[in-house]
Amino acid sequence: MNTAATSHALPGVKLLKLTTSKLNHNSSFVCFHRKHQASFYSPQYETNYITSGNSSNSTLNNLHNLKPTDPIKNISISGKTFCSVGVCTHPSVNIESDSHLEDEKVGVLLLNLGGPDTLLDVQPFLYNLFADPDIIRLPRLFCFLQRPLAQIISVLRARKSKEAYASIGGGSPLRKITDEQANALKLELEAKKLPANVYIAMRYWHPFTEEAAHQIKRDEITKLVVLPLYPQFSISTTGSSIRALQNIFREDKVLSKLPVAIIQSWYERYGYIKSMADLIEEELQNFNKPQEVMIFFSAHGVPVTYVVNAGDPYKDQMEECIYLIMQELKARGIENKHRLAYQSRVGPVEWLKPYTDEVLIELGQKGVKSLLAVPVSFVSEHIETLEEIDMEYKELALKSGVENWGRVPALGCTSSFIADLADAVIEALPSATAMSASSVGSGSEEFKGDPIGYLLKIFVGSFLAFVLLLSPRMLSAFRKPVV
Ligand SMILES: C=CC1=C(C)c2cc3[nH]c(cc4nc(cc5[nH]c(cc1n2)c(C)c5CCC(=O)O)C(CCC(=O)O)=C4C)c(C)c3C=C
Ligand SMILES: [Fe+2]
Repeated sequence: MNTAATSHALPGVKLLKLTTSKLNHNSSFVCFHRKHQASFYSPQYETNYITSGNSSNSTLNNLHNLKPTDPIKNISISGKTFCSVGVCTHPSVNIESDSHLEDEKVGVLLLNLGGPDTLLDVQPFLYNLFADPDIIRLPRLFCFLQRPLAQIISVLRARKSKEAYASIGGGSPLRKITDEQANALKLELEAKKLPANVYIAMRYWHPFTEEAAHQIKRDEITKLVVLPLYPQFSISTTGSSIRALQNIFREDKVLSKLPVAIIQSWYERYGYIKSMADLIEEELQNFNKPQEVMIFFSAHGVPVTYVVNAGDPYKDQMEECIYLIMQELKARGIENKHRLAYQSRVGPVEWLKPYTDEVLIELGQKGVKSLLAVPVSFVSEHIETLEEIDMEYKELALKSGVENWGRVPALGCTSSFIADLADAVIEALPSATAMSASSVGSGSEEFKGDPIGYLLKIFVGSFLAFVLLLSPRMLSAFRKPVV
């Protein structure tokens, strides 16, 4: 991480510039505080800042007294807990003393990707995924190709995907695990004196976002906190789900007025970082020589254009997340080497590098004998942990010369993690406001008023897509698993 000292107008507070990434989506500020440290994103300067570690409480109070017109906005400071939500909140929300909340009916909406429940669901699930303009980003002029392309790619990919899902029991475990997380979060919120209904909105399979929205309306929820089950923000995951949600809420008289707080990312919350470090520390003990094990973080990739052209903060957030986990391990005296690589690429375009499969081969050849794989972009077991990492990558690593292989389990319902998610919800609640009516529609909506033109475009699109996909390189890129 690039850490350079900068000066700042606030007396007594030394600010360190952390990154200079340009984040051009709405969630461009983050807050993070631990003991006497605070970090936050300044939308004006498009820069993340962190206070120096020895800031006193009074200097932190100075920070907190900033006016909205001051250059750094939305700072949340607390001497004892971490707070980090995309929609920043005020510190230490005391639920019991907040008399307004007694009249509220609070809902929490968990966003997740969803997965096929059975092998029969695989192709329609893949269709939903590839039909999402946040997954295959076509130029606006070509958005009429989205659905025909999705149809072709989903059919091409279905065979290999089915094999993978068959090898993990015939379907995705995501629904069951997300249900368990929702129940655990509900109990934890109750224990923290915030009774709430917890809903699940999957992006590409049941229960769909529409189903959750319908239920929220039926239950007459009066305040909603939206919590993605992705620690880091990506346009392709949290961004896509929020867009789908906004489209549904905007169309509905009641839901468009419902106060909503959206937590955009939470990768730097201490509760999450600590829970990840706990799992890694525990898993290291299964090796004969724990200190010689390389900690190998494997994150789901995204195409490079997302980061370079569309300003997706995913890569920066991922790197910062790994840095924070390693700092936490260091603080515990664990000084192992580590690497970060990106897995699960699909299609012929360039994805974030380095690629997991290539790094595994390289490490094996360089004589690394012990590896601990850490899935870091997702908090449930799913096809990419159970099949890709546990089967494909393990085999590749062992073939390449690695002798001892281990894998950290996904967080699932780990109690410290669920407790931290509950804190994130409680901290976000006061910032709930009605969802903006800004236009976030996808290309497919453009044809609502003209069914004949739409059908014509589908036909021409299918033809073009078919010709495009006849190229052998395209065909093999979507058919083959990446490794
Ligand atoms: C942070 C997590 C994820 C990112 C970023 C992401 C981007 C992304 N994914 C695809 C293509 C596929 N993803 C698939 C499944 C899948 N992906 C994630 C997570 C992220 N995806 C999850 C949790 C799952 C579901 C797993 C399950 O258990 O069901 C699939 C289907 C599986 C397969 O055939 O490999 C595809 C395809 C793209 C193109 C993309 C970014 C643009
Ligand atoms: Fe994916």
